[in-house]
Amino acid sequence: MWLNLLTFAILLYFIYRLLKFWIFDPKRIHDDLASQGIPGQHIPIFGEILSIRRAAERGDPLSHLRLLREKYGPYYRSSFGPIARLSTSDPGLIQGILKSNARCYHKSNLMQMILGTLLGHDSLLMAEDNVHSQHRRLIAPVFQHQNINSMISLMIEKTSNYIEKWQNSLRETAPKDFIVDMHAEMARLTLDIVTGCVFGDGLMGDNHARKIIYDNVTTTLADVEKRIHNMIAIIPIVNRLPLPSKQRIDKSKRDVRIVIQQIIDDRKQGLTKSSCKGPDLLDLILAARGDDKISKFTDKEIYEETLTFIIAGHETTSNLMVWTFYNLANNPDVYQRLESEIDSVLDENDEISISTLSLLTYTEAVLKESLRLHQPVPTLVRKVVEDNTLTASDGKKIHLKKGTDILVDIYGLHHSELYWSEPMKFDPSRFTGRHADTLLPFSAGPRSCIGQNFAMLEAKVMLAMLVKHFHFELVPGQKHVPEIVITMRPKYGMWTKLSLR
Ligand code: HEM
Repeated sequence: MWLNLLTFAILLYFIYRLLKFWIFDPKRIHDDLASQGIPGQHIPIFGEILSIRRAAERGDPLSHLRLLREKYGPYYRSSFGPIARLSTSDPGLIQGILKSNARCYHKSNLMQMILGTLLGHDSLLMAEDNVHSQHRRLIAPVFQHQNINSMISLMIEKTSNYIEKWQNSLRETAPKDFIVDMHAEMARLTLDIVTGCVFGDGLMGDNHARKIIYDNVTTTLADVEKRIHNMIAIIPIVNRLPLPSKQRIDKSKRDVRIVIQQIIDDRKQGLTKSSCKGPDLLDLILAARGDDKISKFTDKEIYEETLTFIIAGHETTSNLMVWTFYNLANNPDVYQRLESEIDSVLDENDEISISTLSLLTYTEAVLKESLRLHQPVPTLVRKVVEDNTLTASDGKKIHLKKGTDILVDIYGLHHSELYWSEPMKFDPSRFTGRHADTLLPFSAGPRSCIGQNFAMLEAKVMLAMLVKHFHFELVPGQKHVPEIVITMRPKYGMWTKLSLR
């Protein structure tokens, strides 16, 4: 009898939790926002998930946000599955969320479920409040200019390896065309660079370890992608079930952990060293000390932070590169101007240094315009953890209650006619002035991308060297469909014909 009562009580509790998650909480949030005159729609249970799916199937995944923005303006309420949220592309609200009131916002539960389980909840990308600021303080010096600049030699070496590989393939296939999927190629090159800059020869000299990290990172990201699409990663209780995809992810995590731990141990014993001119990221993290000059990262934290750099730092930069080649191929005038700048700055020996890179101003504008038009991270998700009031650019005050989810629509901001003339046009010359509040590919405020200087330097080195040696043309007849799984990448790859210059 007591057992039956207990079972009944547990069942009632689960039903209550389910109703709270799917019905009561979303309704409360929508009612609160609607009472402040925020336009929008509330579709109970599934929210806009079906139209999001349809937009993705049509090959235009961001059209869903575009339509809602056209209908309701720069801030509106909507739902992702059962999750009720305020979506905004308004620079005033975005600055409030990311900068002035940043302490009132955490990464959303959805992001914690997707990335937190992969990288650890205390990694720099996922940690909150004091843990985050402590880690950020410890890691920030790692990304100082002098450290990053010492990594140029490795960026050049890895890019040169690719140039040589493509030159050999061109010689072998000549006079036939040499065609590559730039998405796959750039993913490998950026993974090579970031793992080299993080782990040095501890990884670069060990093909077996490299393969374990590369293969597991790639298959895990593919599994995570599937779990978002079929909603497994959205529902907390389902996310924890030991489904085959969860077991695969857990096994990958274990395998990668063993390899990375070995690399860390070897470095601690002085058995391996940096492959850069100066220290690599592992050296710098091992040497990092807190304000008390004593506290340092534990082994678990070192593992989580290094893995975070690899996951956060390779897809993003590779997508920047691949969309840049796409934009160049579709804009021959820009491409020609870029080639002339690179030819005039780089000498025959490709000597690249910080001073040559600083002369590549148009190259930098090309990368910025790519980051505007095809931002690798098109949206950010947050949840309100402390009631606060924000002011939109039109002067409207919005009071946001604890528990409300937020979608920061960077894509909408970057494509708004209010802030950009001819926003759909690829026009690097627009970057003669500053666009501090309306160009946010790396986010802003205390949670902005810590790797942004590294990424821009790496992208500049790769673009300059590759454009100097090859001409790139898109293979005609292919579909270029963006697909969004945290980052935005070309769903069917980017098939590109290479020829020697
Ligand atoms: C074009 C390349 C890149 C883009 C567009 C990009 C974009 C971003 C964005 C938008 C965020 C904020 C995410 C959020 O708030 O939810 C972020 C955070 C972060 N990024 Fe990047 N990123 C790039 C390259 C890199 C690289 C190369 C690294 C490391 C080597 C890196 C490491 C990180 C880390 C650790 C964070 C978390 C920072 C914190 O919360 O304090 N990123 N990135």
